[in-house]
Amino acid sequence: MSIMMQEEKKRQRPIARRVRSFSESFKCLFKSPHLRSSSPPNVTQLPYRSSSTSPKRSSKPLRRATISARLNPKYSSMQQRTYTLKCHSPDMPHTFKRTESGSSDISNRDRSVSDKEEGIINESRGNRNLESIGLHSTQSSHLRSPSISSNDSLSATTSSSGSQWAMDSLLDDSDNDVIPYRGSEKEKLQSKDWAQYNFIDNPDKEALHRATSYPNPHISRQFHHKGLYIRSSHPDEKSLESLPQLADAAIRCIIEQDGFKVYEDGSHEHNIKLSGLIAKMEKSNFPSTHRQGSLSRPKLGISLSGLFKHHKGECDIENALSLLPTEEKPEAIHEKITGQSSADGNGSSLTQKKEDYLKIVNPDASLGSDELKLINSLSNKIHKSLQNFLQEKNLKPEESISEQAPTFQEKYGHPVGVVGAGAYGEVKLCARSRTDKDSPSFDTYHDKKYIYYAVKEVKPKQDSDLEKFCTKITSEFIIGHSLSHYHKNGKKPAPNILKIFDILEDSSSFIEVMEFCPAGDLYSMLVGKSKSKGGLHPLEADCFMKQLLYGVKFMHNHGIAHCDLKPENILFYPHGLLKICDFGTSSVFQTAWERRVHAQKGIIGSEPYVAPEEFVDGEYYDPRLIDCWSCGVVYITMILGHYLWKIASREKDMSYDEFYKEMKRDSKFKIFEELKHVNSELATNRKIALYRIFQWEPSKRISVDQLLDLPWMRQTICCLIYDSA
Ligand SMILES: Nc1ncnc2c1ncn2[C@@H]1O[C@H](COP(=O)(O)OP(=O)(O)OP(=O)(O)O)[C@@H](O)[C@H]1O
Repeated sequence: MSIMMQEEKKRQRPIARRVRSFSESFKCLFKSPHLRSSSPPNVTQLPYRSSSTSPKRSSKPLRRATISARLNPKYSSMQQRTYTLKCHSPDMPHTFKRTESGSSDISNRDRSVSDKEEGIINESRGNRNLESIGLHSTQSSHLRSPSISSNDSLSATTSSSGSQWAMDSLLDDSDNDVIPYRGSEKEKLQSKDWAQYNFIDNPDKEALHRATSYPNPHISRQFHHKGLYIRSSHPDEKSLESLPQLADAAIRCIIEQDGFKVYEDGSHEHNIKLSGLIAKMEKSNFPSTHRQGSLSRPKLGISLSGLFKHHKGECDIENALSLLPTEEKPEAIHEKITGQSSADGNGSSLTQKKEDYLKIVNPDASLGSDELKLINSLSNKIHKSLQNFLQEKNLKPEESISEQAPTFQEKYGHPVGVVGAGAYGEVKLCARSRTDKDSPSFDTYHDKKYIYYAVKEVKPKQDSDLEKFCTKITSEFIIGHSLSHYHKNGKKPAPNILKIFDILEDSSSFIEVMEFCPAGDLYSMLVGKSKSKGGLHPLEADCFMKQLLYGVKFMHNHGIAHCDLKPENILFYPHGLLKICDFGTSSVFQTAWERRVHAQKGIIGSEPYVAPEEFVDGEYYDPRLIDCWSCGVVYITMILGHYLWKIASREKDMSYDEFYKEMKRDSKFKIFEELKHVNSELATNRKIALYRIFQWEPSKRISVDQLLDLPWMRQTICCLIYDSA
């Protein structure tokens, strides 16, 4: 059957294709400086480098260079729409007329909040958080779905080691009656109970109906005329400043499930558990005489104490130096890239010369001239440092920044804990004291005292291929940085993309500084929910899905496909703001110099989320459509609390095979048919959307753009309002 599928797909895609890696997308960018020619880079005339040279990893996500190919004419050209955030925030203040403690039914929300009250509210909410938050352990990465790439053999990628299916193991361990996969004996017993996962137990059906009917007269009135929310200090929500504040309005809460609340006006509220580390930070009483601009090392207890001792070979974060170039004059940059002085020749202007060798045809692409300069500069420095690391010279990083430049401590503070672990190192939380200069806008999570940053260490291994490692960290940083600092044409960065601030080096590793998301990742959230059976409330999952799709749409509009969308790469703020992270496997399918979208081949991502076309040997596919499939799997995982299948391969997975057969036979899938929602209209619209996503033939699959335009997503009330919504 798979041969038939291959044949069928081959017939549909008669276009000759070629393979191109991320580094190859930018001629000479990743060559050692001495190899770099002085000729102008021309991205369209590159020799292709085989993707098989990508670094191998045993059980961890493998970062993979981008593979692209000639445009397949059936791929539509990208629609360049922009949107800005209008409303809601991670720190959005709400006051609550709470019901008596212990009362399980209805609570009211009073939305009359003045500016003066906002501080008080924030403070009181902080206190409430402190009361309610317990320290939850850091999820170790080995428990998660490892990313895979085309460099792994198919057999290797489809192995299901004990550690690989952590979510299921957790389900098995904690709930004997919850079934990880369809097709097993255990599952047969359970299949009749699928519907229970999303049973909407709401006593006030009429209120629920009113709240979720579309279009909702209440919600439109409040969002657009009265201004539902008061702005907070998160930079993404700046436009909230212009919104009028609400008049007194007591709004009844009609659904409450695990902290998620839906109000009778159709609006909702997420209350995602704050990281235990933040709670500890807030509780600790730090000495007030800590160094200017930095945080005194806190005494946080036994578990974190070892973190502050610097051992030999360990990352010396606080002495790390930024690899980012200081502001250079355009002439100097030009000279660096081209090897020619801008003043030489017949005196033609720099602009003219730039245009000679780089014709920008797609100004919205994330990777353009600025990124090209940055890539050149970074790859030079990383190459040099890597040679030092690998030859164990242990040389101190070159003082590449001016003496006046702030130190790591001044900019990002001190490490206070570990929030996660990646394949090449840990992700740490750094905190520094707030200063007057920081107000009023923040690019990362902050509380009243501190500003927090997530700091990811990336350390080369002894057997690391120098060039591949350089490509990996450069591409991860550049893609993340360009997406999160997309200010070209006066546009705002996307609210759903994690901000990447800086890349630094110390004597043994590279350090990426990111926005910190204090409510952890979706994976941890789902594991928590799984223990108490089932997934998220469908209205909560819908809101997250909408944010996820807008984040992915933003990436696609700027020439990048994520290629590893999974719950581990989706982070949250406590009030439900979603951020997509980890661009290490992202693919550049279109640069600023290209009009065409490049297809790619090979397996990228993490098995349960990988689209079926990726498993077809040698098959080229549109990377945007694999993102769409992954979003669908993420959504179903949010709803069910576990994977739909281990792998979308009929030969390897009974559950997927069953899905395929059911769809062929009945054009229906039992699980999708049985999924419940708060009303039949939403249930039907969602089902239609799911069928459009889960098309194994990519040519029949819906795009992310189209998905956002379906009634399901248009109807979904989201915490954020986008311009194009
Ligand atoms: N900015 C952040 N804020 C909060 N938590 C984070 C942040 N970045 C990462 N984490 C946590 O750390 C975990 C691992 O991070 P990351 O996804 O970057 O590693 P990875 O993908 O396993 O590593 P690699 O990039 O080497 O493949 C995440 O799943 C998340 O729980």
